[in-house]
Amino acid sequence: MPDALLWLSFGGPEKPADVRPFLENVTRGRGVPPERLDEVEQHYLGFGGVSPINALNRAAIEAVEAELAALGIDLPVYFGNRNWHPMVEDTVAAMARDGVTSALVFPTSAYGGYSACRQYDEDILRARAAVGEGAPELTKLRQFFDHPLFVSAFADAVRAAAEQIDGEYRLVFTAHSVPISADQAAGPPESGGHRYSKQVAEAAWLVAADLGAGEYDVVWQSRSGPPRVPWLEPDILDHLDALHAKGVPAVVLCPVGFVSDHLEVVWDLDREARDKARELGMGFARAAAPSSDPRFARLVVELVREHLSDAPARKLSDFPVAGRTVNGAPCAVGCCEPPQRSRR
Ligand SMILES: CC1=C(CCC(=O)O)c2cc3nc(cc4[nH]c(cc5[nH]c(cc1n2)c(C)c5CCC(=O)O)c(CCC(=O)O)c4C)C(CCC(=O)O)=C3C
Ligand SMILES: [Fe+2]
Repeated sequence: MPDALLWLSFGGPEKPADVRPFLENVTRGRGVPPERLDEVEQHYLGFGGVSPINALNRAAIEAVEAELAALGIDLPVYFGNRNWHPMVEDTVAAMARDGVTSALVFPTSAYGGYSACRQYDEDILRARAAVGEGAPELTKLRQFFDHPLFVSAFADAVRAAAEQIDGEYRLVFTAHSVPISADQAAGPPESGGHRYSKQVAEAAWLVAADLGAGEYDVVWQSRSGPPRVPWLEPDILDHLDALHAKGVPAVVLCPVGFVSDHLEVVWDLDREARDKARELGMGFARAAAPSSDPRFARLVVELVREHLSDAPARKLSDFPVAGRTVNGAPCAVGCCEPPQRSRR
């Protein structure tokens, strides 16, 4: 029986002085060129050096705590991040001090793949190693991109955004691009890879089906890394050009690859993509990510209860349940192996 829930997220800066050290934590050893870092630093500084992500996580945690309390489930929720304070190493140390011996982990990413899933296992491994003897058992909850509450929250968010558009529009889903090599390595090796992009396509299909939308696109955003390394394409900005050339009058963007309206969403979509649409004379609206929707707290609690009662997973796709890992071990041998790092 677990005695706590660890909310494990990406982390983000909360003041200007945090920005550079945060970015250095994110990109350590990943071959991201310094020019890209300078550019991204400016995005954060343009928002006063504060990413919305930590506040969004804290608000979502409060909603989950209320939901757990209402159901009489006694499970204190702890918050730890990969890249910024509260750092997961410190949180897991605090859990051990509080006498937690076994906890469930909710990762704030719905998908498989190295960046979206396996890297959270590495965080768990690192945090437990930092605590050493007496570190709690940490069991990660499954991937939830195909959970009915995730899908319906996005569908309703698209409906709300579409109300801002007069007339016709194209529905466009976005997710964080990753190197093609990372997507190839996503999933268990015998599955043929591409688990991340296939799941993104599946989630987009499920949301579009809920909406009854026959036509839509799936594109990528927030590309990083050196230009010579191929990443998933097309990029949302190029895609807006292509849609404009076809005479599409307006777009509704749905950031299906994310759970919250953090800086990658508000910068890359609400700033860059909206500006681009305006330049092209296209209508533009963006659907909210689900973390502030009451369904999100219910989803997290359902995942917890699924685990406690061993109930079957409520899911809308045929992808196997994945991401349930123990103490940072991968889902399967060779699953979502870290990409080869560029040599120095
Ligand atoms: C798949 C994926 C998700 C979704 C899954 C999940 O949510 O976990 C995600 C989320 C996020 N990515 C975020 C921020 C950043 N990602 C970067 C860089 C990278 N992301 C990658 C992938 C992903 N990233 C990759 C392959 C890189 C290249 C370097 C590397 O191999 O790691 C960089 C470095 C600078 C740059 O080059 O952009 C930053 C600042 C934030 C926080 C936003 C905020 O502060 O509000 C969030 C939630
Ligand atoms: Fe990222």
